[in-house]
Amino acid sequence: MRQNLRIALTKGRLQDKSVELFEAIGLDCSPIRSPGRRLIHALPNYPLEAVLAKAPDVITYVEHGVCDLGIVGKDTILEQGKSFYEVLDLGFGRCRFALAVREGSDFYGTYRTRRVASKYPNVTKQFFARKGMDVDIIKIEGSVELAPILDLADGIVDIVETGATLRENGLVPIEDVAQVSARLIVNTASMKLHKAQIEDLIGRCEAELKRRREET
Ligand SMILES: Nc1ncnc2c1ncn2[C@@H]1O[C@H](COP(=O)(O)OP(=O)(O)OP(=O)(O)O)[C@@H](O)[C@H]1O
Ligand SMILES: O=P(O)(O)OC[C@H]1O[C@H](OP(=O)(O)OP(=O)(O)O)[C@H](O)[C@@H]1O
Repeated sequence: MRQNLRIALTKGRLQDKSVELFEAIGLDCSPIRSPGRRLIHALPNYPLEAVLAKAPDVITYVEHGVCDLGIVGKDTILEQGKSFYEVLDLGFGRCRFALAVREGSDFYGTYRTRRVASKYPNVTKQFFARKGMDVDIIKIEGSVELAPILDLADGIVDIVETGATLRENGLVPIEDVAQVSARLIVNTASMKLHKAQIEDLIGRCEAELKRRREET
């Protein structure tokens, strides 16, 4: 059995905020901060190994138990489903899923089956299923805003943070789909096997999040 806990961190937008949180709770993250291509780092002052992975893979590693914990966006959790514990809303990486259309277009004003493009087909499917509405979903890998501009789709379901990408591409959000922020997730078996260690980490994070809430 592994002695050290292992956590999968989402590379990219969530990485710096995750490291800031860990530093705030007293973990030395200098190995993660040092430039280089290493994907796995042991922390010098806490029994934790950090693995840097793409968001959907964070969930895969935690579900398979090769990582005990993970930090991943709620967007990825909603898309992939979950068979792990979601223990904390970490309060950063805040954005939302929205349905957006070309400015001036009337998404709901037609009886024809609408086409919706998204990098998140399951989130999109569930959103329209809740409305009892049948839509054709087209999976797009990125720059989803292109789909309505190119007339491939009537609308998109995508992440909106500042709204700049929608605005600069002549699109408008017409409905919120779900709120998104980074979450701490835990493998179900690890939670039992490494209860004390995991509770220590969660407790430290909770205290820091409380401190941040009180500060604002
Ligand atoms: N403006 C935003 N756009 C996309 N994701 C955001 C945004 N703000 C916060 N996030 C969060 O950051 C996570 C990681 O996003 P990031 O763009 O770094 O990786 P990605 O979506 O896998 O993109 P890429 O494939 O370009 O690496 C998302 O899953 C989401 O939870
Ligand atoms: O509301 P905003 O602040 O403009 O942010 C939202 C944009 O950021 C994300 O794209 P990303 O940069 O991850 O590129 P991608 O479209 O290739 O996924 C998201 O898919 C939107 O396009």
